[in-house]
Formats: sequence, C-alpha cells, structure tokens
Amino acid sequence: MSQLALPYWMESSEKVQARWKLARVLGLTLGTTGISVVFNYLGRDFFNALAAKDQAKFSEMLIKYLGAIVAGIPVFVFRDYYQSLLAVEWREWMTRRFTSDYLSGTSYYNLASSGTVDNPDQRISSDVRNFTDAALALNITLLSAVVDLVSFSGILYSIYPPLFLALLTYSVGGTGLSYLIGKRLVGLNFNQEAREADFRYGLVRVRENAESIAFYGGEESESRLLGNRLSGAISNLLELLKASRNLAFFTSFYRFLIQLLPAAVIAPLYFKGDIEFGVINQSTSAFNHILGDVSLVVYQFESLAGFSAIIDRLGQFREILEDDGGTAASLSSSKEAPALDKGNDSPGTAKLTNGVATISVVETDVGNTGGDTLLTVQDLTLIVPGGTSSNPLLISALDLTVRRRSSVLIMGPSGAGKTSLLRAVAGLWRSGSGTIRCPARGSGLFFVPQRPYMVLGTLREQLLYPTWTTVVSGPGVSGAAEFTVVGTGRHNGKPQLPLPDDGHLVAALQRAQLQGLLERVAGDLDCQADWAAMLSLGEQQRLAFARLLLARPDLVLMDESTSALDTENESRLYQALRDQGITYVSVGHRPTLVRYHEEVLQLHGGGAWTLHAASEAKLDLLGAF
Ligand SMILES: Nc1ncnc2c1ncn2[C@@H]1O[C@H](COP(=O)(O)OP(=O)(O)OP(=O)(O)O)[C@@H](O)[C@H]1O
Repeated sequence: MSQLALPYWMESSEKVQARWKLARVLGLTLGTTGISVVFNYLGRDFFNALAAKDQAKFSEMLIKYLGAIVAGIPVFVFRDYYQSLLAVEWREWMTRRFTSDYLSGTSYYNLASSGTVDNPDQRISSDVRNFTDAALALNITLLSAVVDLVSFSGILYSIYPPLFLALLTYSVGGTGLSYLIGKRLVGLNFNQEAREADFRYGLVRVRENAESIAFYGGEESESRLLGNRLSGAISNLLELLKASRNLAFFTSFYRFLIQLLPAAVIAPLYFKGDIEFGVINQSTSAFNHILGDVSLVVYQFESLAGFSAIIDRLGQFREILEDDGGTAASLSSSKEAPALDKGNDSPGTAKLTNGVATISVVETDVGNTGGDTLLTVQDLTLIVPGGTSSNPLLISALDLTVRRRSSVLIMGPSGAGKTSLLRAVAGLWRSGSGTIRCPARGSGLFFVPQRPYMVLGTLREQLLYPTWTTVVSGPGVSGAAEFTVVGTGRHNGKPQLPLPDDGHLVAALQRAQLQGLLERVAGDLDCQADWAAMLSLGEQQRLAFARLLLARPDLVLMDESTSALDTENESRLYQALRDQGITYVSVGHRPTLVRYHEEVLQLHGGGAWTLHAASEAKLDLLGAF
C-alpha cells in the first residue's frame, strides 16, 4: 500500500503543493468535526426548550440552529470538493507514472506476449482512479474518526460513563463480527474487476477485428465467447451480491439498534429526573458519532474489501513493471551473454547453462559516425522463449554482417524463425546466446513490422509516427483540442531530423504510390479517419513505407512489408529505398523479392541456415516456391 501511495507525496515534483492541498482538506475536516460538536450542543438546548415549552428560548435556538447550518454547510461542501480535486490530481500523476513505466523499454510487449498480468489497461485506467479516490477518502475518514472520537467521548463520558462502556463493547463486537461475515468480499471484488475487464476487452476485440469476423461469419462464436465472459462476470457478481446481502443484514441491525441503545441505557436517569430531555438527544447524537468512528470497519467493509482488491491488483502490476523495467534496461548492456551449452540434446532443442542464457544486444553509434558495418550478428543462437529448457531451437550459431547500402533477404518456411530474428535484433527476445551489434532505434535503425500499425489521428500523424509525436496543447478557441507537432528526441545523439513540412509529406506519399489517397482526402493532411478500417492492407503497407522514407534511417528491417502489394508497387518501393541510400533487411516469402537484394539468408528450421549471394540463390529459390 505505502509503495503505491507514498511516491506522489514523497517523490513527485508537485509533492509540496500536494501536501499543502492535503493540509487544506485536513483543516476543513477538523472544521467539520468542530461544527458537529456545535450542532450537538445546539440540539440539546433546542430539545430542552421544546420539552420545557419555552417559546422564546425555542425561537432563539431555532435562529441559532439555522445560522449554524448556513455557516457550517460551506465547510462540508468545500471539504468534499477539495478532497475530490486532490484525488483527481493524484490520479493523474499516478496514471501518467504507470503509463510511462508500462511503455518504457518493452514492458507492454513482454506483458502482452507473456500474459502474466490480466488487463493492464483496466489497472491503469479504473484501478488507479479507484485507488486514489478510496485511499484519500478512507484516510480522511480515519482521521476525522479519531478527532470525532476524542471530541464526542468527552461529551458521552460526562453524561453517563456506563453509556461509554456500552458503546465500546458494542462497536468492538460489531467490528469483529462484520469482519467474519464479510471477509469473502475481498477475493470476490478482486475477481469482479478482472472479469468485467475481460468482458470489455472481448467487446473491444470485436470492434477492432470487425471485418475479419464478418468475413469468417464468426458472429455466433463471438457472441458465445462474449456470453461466456459475461457469464463469468455475472456469476461472480451474484456471489458478490450474496456476500454483500449477508453483510447488509448484520450492518442494518447494527445501525438500527443504535437508535434505541443510548436511549435505553440513559432512560432510567431521565425517569429519575437526573437529566433533562435534551440530554437524551445529545447522547444519541454523540453515540452515533462515536459509533460511526469506531465502527469504520463495519460501515466501510465493502469499500475496504474493494480497496484491498485494488491494492492487490496495482501492487502486483507495479512489481511486475519494476521487474520488467529492470530486464528491459539490461537489453542495451554490452555484457557478454552466458554461454549456451548445446550438448548432445535431441535435434531442435537446446539446454540452457544454469537455466539462464541471453542474447546481448549492443547499441553502436555507427549510424552517427557513418561507419561501414551497420549490423553484426555474431554466433547467434535463438530459442523460442517460454521458460522451459526444451523450447524449439530456431537459429543456431548464425554469423551475419550487413554493410552500408547492402541488402539481405531472409527467407524460409513459415515458423522457421524469420520474424523472431528481427525480434532478437529489436531486443524483444533474448532467449538464446550470441551478440548483436546495431544502431539504436531512433538513431539510425528502423523496423517495419509484419502488421502495419495505424495510429489514432490524422493522416499527418500517420506519416510522422513514430519519429515525431503530436502533443495536445489544450483546448483551442473553437473548443477543440489544438495539436502541436514536436520532435521527440528519438534520434539520440544524432542531429534531430527537421520536422517535415507539407511538401515533404506529400512527396513521401507520392513516392509510396499513395497519390490516390491524397486525392481521396482532398489533399487535407489533417483529415481524421479510422485508417486501419478505411485503408486496404496494401495501402497501409505503402503508408508504412512513406513513414520510413520520411524517417530516413541508415538501416531498416522489414517484415513481409510488401506482402499485400502487386509486383510493380513492390519494385517502386524498393527503388525508393535504394534512391535514398537506405540499407535494408527484408523478411519475405515471395521469390520476386530476391531481385531487390544482394544476399539471401535462408532459415531451414531447427536451427539450420544458409547464406548466399542472391545471384547464386535465385534459381534454387525460384524453383523452391
Ligand atoms: N510469443 C510467442 N511465444 C511463444 N512462441 C512464439 C511466440 N511468437 C512466435 N512463437 C513461435 O516461434 C516460432 C517462430 O515464429 P516466427 O514468427 O519467427 O516465424 P516466421 O518464420 O516469421 O513465420 P511466418 O513466415 O509464418 O511469419 C513459431 O513456431 C511461433 O509459433
């Protein structure tokens, strides 16, 4: 809990302001307790005047009571307002921190491919919000409970000490019982968060893959799948309702008895004439206050159970992010990887020495210095990750050098490990051994993945991604958000690329054979659309090429990035790369690709590979496809 809560108050840049704001909320909370004590005395005198049929005193008390309400209410309202405001600011800070840790290194990729944490999106969006709301509310309630306890205990004790003892017994017994009845709620709340998020994610996937599902005619199975997820959420919710119902039986009895208990204890004193009528009202009010304080667990059990589930979910997420951040950071270290003992195991498997072996990716600044060798792969052995010692061996002892302005085509049967080799160069997979030397991404190295990724936003944003980023600079005059394009500093150590103007963007679209798209949007680069849904796969691949031409890297690694294009478009795109002097490594199946490359690396599966000049390989390969 403290590891989640403290950083905002102890480490953030706004910690001093945050503490002042907290002090303001605490001050107002103390004010509300003071006002409650005043109401307690006013109530006593009010009812005494009523019982004594003293009309003048009654009118005076009525005016005082009304005055106290008018003066007191703003304190209650502002306490709640400033508390909510502080919770929002805390939430924003925490959410930004989680988001940046999630996106630092390759944590999001590792989490997505390993599936170690369910629904990280939900943890970042709603769990953080619930955490800050509840943490603030519960702590402030706790503080006001302590202050209330001190203030009203004195009143109650001075009225009749046995009443105070009755209250202590009642509240301690109630707290213990409510814990016993309600403890199941913690686990049920935890599951509910996860199952609701699973269901929502299922719906999001239908929207994202609408066309594929429609072609498959998969509506029925999607509907069954969603139905299953909904049933999971509903059955847990029903359990949750039952557990809440059982708890509610107890808490309702507990609450209603309070109305009678103090009057029942104190009534004999009133009958004997030892106390006035107003004191009964005063003691009930004080009793209620203290009971509310010492029965926090009883009243707030459901919130506490939900809060505890959220702490578990966020705590687990933070630990995994920290752990993953550590491993991601080590990716760029140039330490030699532990040796891999290939031994005499059965073909296609490899044994790990001491259970650990990693590929070492060393970032070079060859992109900045203009050196001749852009990529060196040295004695690389690559295994499918997964934590077992018998995972398939994809590549064994590969040596490969890619020089400036040269080109390599990686071919091989499906599943042989072509994309995995690119994953290793990108530092996404490290299971295996060997060393890879290449420029850093954003400093001369660029990847074009197998599935073109269209960002949310305008056509301009598609083209600038990921070398330049747009930031929202606040609502514009029209009320719409204004966007500013900024360089991201991705070109570490390399002079920043100037931001391409409209002319450059249009030229890149033309070189990527996308004049038609420009006409469709009437030349408006700031046109917004759901590009992934609107553009064909081939158009998306051409857009990815336009991005690449604008980013002007020294070396690009492309994964089947022309698979959806006709041969004429393919030929023009490769020509554009050569014209810009970009060195490229492509992964692909099509024999027509061979003619655009100097060397062909063929992966045969089970670790085997061959490397030859394209001119020698051409005939064999054409025959093979
Ligand atoms: N996240 C993952 N976890 C475990 N195994 C994986 C993962 N991703 C891929 N694999 C496995 O690794 C092997 C190599 O995959 P890879 O994507 O490199 O194949 P490929 O040669 O590029 O195939 P294709 O030509 O079909 O794209 C495959 O057997 C695949 O199932």
